[in-house]
Amino acid sequence: MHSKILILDFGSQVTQLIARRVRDAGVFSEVFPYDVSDEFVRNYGASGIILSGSHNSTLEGDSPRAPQAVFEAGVPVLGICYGMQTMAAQLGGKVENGLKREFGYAEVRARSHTALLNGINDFVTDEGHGMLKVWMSHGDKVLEMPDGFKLMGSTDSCPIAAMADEERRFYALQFHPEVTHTTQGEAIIGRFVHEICGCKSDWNMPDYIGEAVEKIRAQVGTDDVILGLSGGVDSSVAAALIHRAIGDQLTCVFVDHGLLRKDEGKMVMSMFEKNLGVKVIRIDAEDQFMGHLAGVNDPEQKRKIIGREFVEVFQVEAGKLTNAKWLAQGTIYPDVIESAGKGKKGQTIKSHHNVGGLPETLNLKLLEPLRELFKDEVRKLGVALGLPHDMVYRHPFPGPGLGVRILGEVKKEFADLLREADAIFIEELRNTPFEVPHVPGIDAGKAPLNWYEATSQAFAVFLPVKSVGVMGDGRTYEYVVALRAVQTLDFMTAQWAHLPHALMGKVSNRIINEVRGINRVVYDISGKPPATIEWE
Ligand SMILES: Nc1ncnc2c1ncn2[C@@H]1O[C@H](COP(=O)(O)OP(=O)(O)OP(=O)(O)O)[C@@H](O)[C@H]1O
Ligand SMILES: O=c1[nH]c(=O)c2[nH+]cn([C@@H]3O[C@H](COP(=O)(O)O)[C@@H](O)[C@H]3O)c2[nH]1
Ligand SMILES: NC(=O)CC[C@H](N)C(=O)O
Ligand SMILES: [Mg+2]
Repeated sequence: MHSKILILDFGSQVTQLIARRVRDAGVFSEVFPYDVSDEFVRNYGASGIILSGSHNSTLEGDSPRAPQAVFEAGVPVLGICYGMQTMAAQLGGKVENGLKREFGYAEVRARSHTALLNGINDFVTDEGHGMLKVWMSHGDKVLEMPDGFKLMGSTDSCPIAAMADEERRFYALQFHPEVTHTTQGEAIIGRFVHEICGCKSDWNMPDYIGEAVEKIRAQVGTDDVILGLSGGVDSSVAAALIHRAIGDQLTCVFVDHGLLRKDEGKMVMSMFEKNLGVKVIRIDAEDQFMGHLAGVNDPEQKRKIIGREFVEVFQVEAGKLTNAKWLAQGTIYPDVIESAGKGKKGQTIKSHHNVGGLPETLNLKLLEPLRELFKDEVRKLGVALGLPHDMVYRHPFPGPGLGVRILGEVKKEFADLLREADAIFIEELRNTPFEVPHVPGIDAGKAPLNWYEATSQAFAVFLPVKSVGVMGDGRTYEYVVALRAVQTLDFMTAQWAHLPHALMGKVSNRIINEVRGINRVVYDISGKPPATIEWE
C-alpha cells in the first residue's frame, strides 16, 4: 500500500491546500477533523501527521486539541500555525496572545540546522543568515517551547516562529508552508514527507488506475452498475474508470432534458458509445422536462422541478435494469469535504440539483471511485484513461443546464436560440489566443493557450426581453443575450473576466448576424459575490 499522511483539520480556510501540496509531492494524504479518536490515529497507518491552522485560540478554555495519540504514535508530526500552538500547549510549552498580530508577508530567519529547513532559504543576509519569505496569519504565538525542542526560526515580532524536537521528529511552523506566497513552502512540505517521514513518491495516476480498477472489481463482483452520465468531467471520468474495471457490467444513463448545450448529446454518445464502447442509454426527456417547466418563472421552483424530473427518469430506467445493484457517482474529494460541513451553512442561495436526492426505494449501493481525488487529479486520471483533452478540461456545466440560463419561463424556442449563441461564444473563446502578460518569475509554459482555457466558466444567458434594433435598414424587435465569463479557483468567489474588446466585438457581431431572433448582446461585469456565476 501507499504511504500516507494524515492531516488533522482544526478549521483553517486553507487546510485543503495542505493536502494538495502533499499530493503534489507525490504522497497520498487525507484530511480528517481534529476530533477523531486516539484509536483512529493509532490504526490509520500514517507515515506522518500534519496539524492544520485554525481560527481558534489555544488560550480559550474549550479550544480544540489534537488527540494525544498523535504525539505517541512514533511518527513525525508537523504543526502549522494553530497546529504549532496546540503542539506547544499539549507538550508542556506556553502560548501567549501577542500584542501585534501578523498578517501577510514576513521574513523568517532560520535559526539552526534541522532536517526540515536544511538547505532551504530564499536569500542569505550579509551576516550569513538564511532567510525565508513566508506568509503569516496569526495573533497568538509560542512563548516557551516544550522540553526537548530547539528554535528553528524567528521573526522580529515572533521570536519562536518555528521549532523542532528532532529526536521525537516533531516540527512546528508559525507560518503557512501550504500557501504559494511562502515561496519555499513546496520544498518544506516536500522535505517533511520525503526526508523526515520517509515517504516515497508513489502517488501518481498510472499506478492509481491499476489500484482503482482492482478495488472496483473487488467491490462489485459480478453485479451490474448504473451511472448518471452528464458529459461533464466528473461523471465522464468515473464512467471511463468503471468501464475499464468491469466493462459491460456498467450501464450509463444520459438524460437529455432539452437543456443541454449545442451538439452535447451527439458528442457524449459518440464519445462513450462509439469510441469507448461504453453502454449508454440516452433518454430523450425533452417533452417531459419542458412540459413540467411550462408557465413556471421562479428560479427555485424551476430548479426543484428539474431535480424532481431527473429522479423520475432515473428511477424508471433503473427499474428496467434488473441486475443493477450499484449506483455510481462522480463524487470528488471537495464534495466530500464540503458535505461534511453541511448543516453548518446559512441561507440556501440556490438548490443545486443533478440527479440529487435519489429515493431509498431504489435500493442501490453507492459506488464512488473518485471520492479521494481533487478536480485536477480527476482530470489527469481522465487523460490517463484516454479521454480527449478537450472533454477533460471542459468548464463545469450545471445539472439543470440551460434551464438556469434562460431567465424566467423556459421555452424550447429560447433554448434553441441560446444554444446557438452559446456555441458561437465558446468557439470564439477557443479560437482566440491568450496573450500572456509578462510577469517575472511566472513560467509562461503553463499559461493558458486561449481564452477558453483562461476562463473558469463562460456561457451565454438568454434574457426574455425585447429591444429595438435596425438591421439591413429595417426595424428589428428581438431578444437580448448576455455573455458571462468568470475566473475563479473554487467557484465560491469569482471575478468577471476582462476579455479583449476585439473578442467581445467579434462574438457580438457573429451572434447578431447568425442567430435570428437576437439583436443585442451585453456583457456581464458582476463579480461573485454580490452576484452569482449562474443568473438563476
Ligand atoms: N443530463 C444528465 N444526465 C445524467 N446524469 C446527470 C446529468 N446531469 C447531471 N448528472 C449527474 O449529476 C452529477 C453531478 O453533476 P455535476 O455537474 O456536479 O458533475 P459533472 O457533470 O460530472 O462534472 P462537471 O463538474 O464537469 O460539470 C453528474 O456526475 C451526473 O451523475
Ligand atoms: O451541478 C450543478 N448543479 C446545479 O444545480 C448548479 N447550480 C450552479 N452550479 C454551478 O456551481 C458553480 C457556482 O454557481 P453559482 O455561483 O451560480 O452558485 C458554477 O460552476 C455553476 O455552474 C451548479 N452545478
Ligand atoms: N492561522 C492560524 O492557525 C491562527 C491561529 C490562532 N487563531 C492565532 O491567531 O494565532
Ligand atoms: Mg455537470
